[in-house]
Amino acid sequence: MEKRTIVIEGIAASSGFASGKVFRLEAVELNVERRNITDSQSEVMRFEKAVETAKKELTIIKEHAQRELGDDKAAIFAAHILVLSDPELLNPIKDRIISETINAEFALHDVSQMFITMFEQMENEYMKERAADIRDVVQRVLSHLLGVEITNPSQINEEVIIVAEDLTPSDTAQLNRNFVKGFVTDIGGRTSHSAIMARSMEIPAVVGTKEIMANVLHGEFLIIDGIEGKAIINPDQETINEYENKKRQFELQKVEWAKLVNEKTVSKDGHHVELAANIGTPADVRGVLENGAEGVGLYRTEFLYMGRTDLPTEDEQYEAYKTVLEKMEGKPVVVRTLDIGGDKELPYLKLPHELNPFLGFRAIRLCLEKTEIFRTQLRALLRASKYGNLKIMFPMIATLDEFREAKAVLLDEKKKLLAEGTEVLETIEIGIMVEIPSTAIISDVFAKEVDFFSIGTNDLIQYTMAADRMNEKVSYLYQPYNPAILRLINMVIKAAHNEGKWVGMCGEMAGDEIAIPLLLGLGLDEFSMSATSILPSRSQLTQLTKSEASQLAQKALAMGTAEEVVALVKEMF
Ligand SMILES: C=C(OP(=O)(O)O)C(=O)O
Ligand SMILES: [Mg+2]
Repeated sequence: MEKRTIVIEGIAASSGFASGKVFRLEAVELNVERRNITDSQSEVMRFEKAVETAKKELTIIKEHAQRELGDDKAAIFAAHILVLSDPELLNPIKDRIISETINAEFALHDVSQMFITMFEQMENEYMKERAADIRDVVQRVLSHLLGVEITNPSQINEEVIIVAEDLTPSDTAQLNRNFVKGFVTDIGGRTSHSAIMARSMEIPAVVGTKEIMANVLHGEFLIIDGIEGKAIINPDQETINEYENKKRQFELQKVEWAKLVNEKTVSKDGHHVELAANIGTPADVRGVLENGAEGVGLYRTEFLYMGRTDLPTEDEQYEAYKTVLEKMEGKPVVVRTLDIGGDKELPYLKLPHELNPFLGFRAIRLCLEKTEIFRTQLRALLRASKYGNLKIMFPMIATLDEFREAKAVLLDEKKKLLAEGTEVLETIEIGIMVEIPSTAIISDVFAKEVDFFSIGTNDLIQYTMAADRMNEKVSYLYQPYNPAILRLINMVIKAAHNEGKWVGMCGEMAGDEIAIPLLLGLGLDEFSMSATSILPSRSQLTQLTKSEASQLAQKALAMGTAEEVVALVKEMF
């Protein structure tokens, strides 16, 4: 009997197509029961031994990842080893074993669960991923305590597609890309570690399907569509042929894109725009360079402050900024000062709970009140400035006074450093994010005082449409092509150009295929996006003409709805 075809939808986490036999990677059940013990000292020793064994395994995985994936991807295992050396985690476990005379498994499970819950409850993707890291490490130690072997995906030695409920970062790092053609999971999002690793291994992946494990058997045939975010179980011959064809086209396309790595981004009628990348950590610079970005258009410095228990010191920050500037070798690097608040929390600042955090005490508002935090960051940036082409950008500027005040603090720190004899780059440009409508509306006034604008559409859209960017119920109002948004962007670009200033965009919209012709037409100077979008966007831009794009943009500005604009773009290009 012919097997039934099932199509499962999920999140496209790593692009490309693959097909092959399913390898179900089953999570082993690690049952933890509370037991009373008699000799707590030897129980603590048993725990310490399990931790040491786990560390040794992680060292081997780290070295494997270093060889296969590079230093930056291996860094997460160094972080895992550090978790297993962290007294904040280990001491409470040992204390519980001794004070309650309980078994190590239970103490480990209970204490780690507390940390995991704490991280998971944060309304923030990055911190949620830290919960996944702790879970991964704890599973490893638990398996040693319980004497249960966890499945080792590195032993796979035939061509397969992995299907799993979830893939831990260590699972992903052990995959041999000669055999593993792709993976599909029930859990995870585009920013989970396994998704990031899949992109750097360049194997297609679909995550967050919720139901793949319930629908597929070991050994069944499966197609992964890492572009549309689909998995097709038991496809018919026609579908198999169709996907073979798509795969060939995609490979050819990648070869074409790769030719553009060292090219400038110039439209068919000779108009040059700059393609830059958004980064969160110095490790991201490698992907920026490999994908041929002409600069960093947004360095989100928040990540330096997150996943720790206190503020980073001036020296720690200086090292991070210096690394990025040096690696970028004189290409522009726009560093955004701390944009904490909203969905990005810092528990150690112990800020009061707010009803509307996105409209609350965040970003520049917080920095202008807690000036020591702000001054420390600015000093670190100024000291690092001599190592490259630094530009400094303030987030969430709502009024001209905020900009003037922030700039005054920056100039004050610069003066102090110069007086101490510290070298500071003379030509640092100072700009702002345009992500609040009030600033877009009087951008003509701002343009006289700033050196550049970078339009943050993720927030500009949420504030213009009054629709929380984290709320699924109102996500239909995230409308980058709405003429209201296009008109604001148009105002900002015109205002800047009238004063001879440049305008970039670092929200998600900058790398969006439909938005790109409109933005080119409106005269955007710099597009900053995730590194993997650079080459496809460059390819698209080099096939457009500025003059046609301008006509398109003018028509779009006069339209009534986002749907009409999308239809117009699709019709013209
Ligand atoms: C780039 C932006 O900033 P973030 O996504 O970090 O808020 C934006 O708001 O568009
Ligand atoms: Mg923003």
